[in-house]
Amino acid sequence: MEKEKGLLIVLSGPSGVGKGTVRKEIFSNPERNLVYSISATSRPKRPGEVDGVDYFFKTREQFEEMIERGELLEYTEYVGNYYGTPLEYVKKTLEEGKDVFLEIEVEGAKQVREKFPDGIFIFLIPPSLKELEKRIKNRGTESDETIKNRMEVAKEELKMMGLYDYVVENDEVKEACRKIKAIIEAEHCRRFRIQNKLEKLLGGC
Ligand SMILES: Nc1ncnc2c1ncn2[C@@H]1O[C@H](COP(=O)(O)OP(=O)(O)OP(=O)(O)O)[C@@H](O)[C@H]1O
Ligand SMILES: Nc1nc2c(ncn2[C@@H]2O[C@H](COP(=O)(O)O)[C@@H](O)[C@H]2O)c(=O)[nH]1
Repeated sequence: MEKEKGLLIVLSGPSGVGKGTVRKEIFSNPERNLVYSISATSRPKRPGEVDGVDYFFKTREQFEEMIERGELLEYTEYVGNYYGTPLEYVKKTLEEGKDVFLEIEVEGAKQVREKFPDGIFIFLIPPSLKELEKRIKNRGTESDETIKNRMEVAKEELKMMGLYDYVVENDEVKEACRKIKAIIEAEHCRRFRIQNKLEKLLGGC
């Protein structure tokens, strides 16, 4: 019998909602078969960020070469910088039967949906827009100009919520993580049940 492929899990949502925080919390105590796909970006490193851990940091030219060589599963230009998911790692890891976790913005998530319709798409929302702005400001990584731009983009991104399989509110980090882990577990069970039924029906053919 063919080896069962892993699940592709996409966590998306507006800038500052807490995607990175929630993802880091999930990976502080990861499920056995869950791996994080590190993105490539042309944005400058923030203090404390490490190449190959937080992102693969590239120049714009290097990123454009990756695009031309077809090395990205999806990519976008977000508030002046490129961001994208290296394709080979995702393909190889899913083939090995491991679940792959992407933390990306909504345009990229739309592209992934087209290529991996079986993925699990989760949209993280803030308790309110006021709280969202507070979080971006408190993080202290963005200029006032960028915060304004990210908030404008965020309002548009929130309108895409309906395209996702699940919406999770990030009010309290641990609670949001618990819900996301429960979603992954439930999806595994659902797919296992369907696969089992199929094998029972067709297994003897
Ligand atoms: N549930 C929460 N309650 C309060 N603050 C939070 C919560 N989750 C995250 N934060 C804080 O909000 C800020 C933004 O979080 P984070 O960087 O994880 O967001 P993000 O969605 O990954 O942002 P970006 O898309 O810009 O990378 C951080 O300072 C983080 O500590
Ligand atoms: N489409 C993609 N979006 C990505 C990817 N990696 C990260 N992101 C998203 O970009 C914004 C900005 O990130 P920041 O680190 O500069 O704050 C945020 O929404 C990330 O989730 C990717 O590979 N593709």
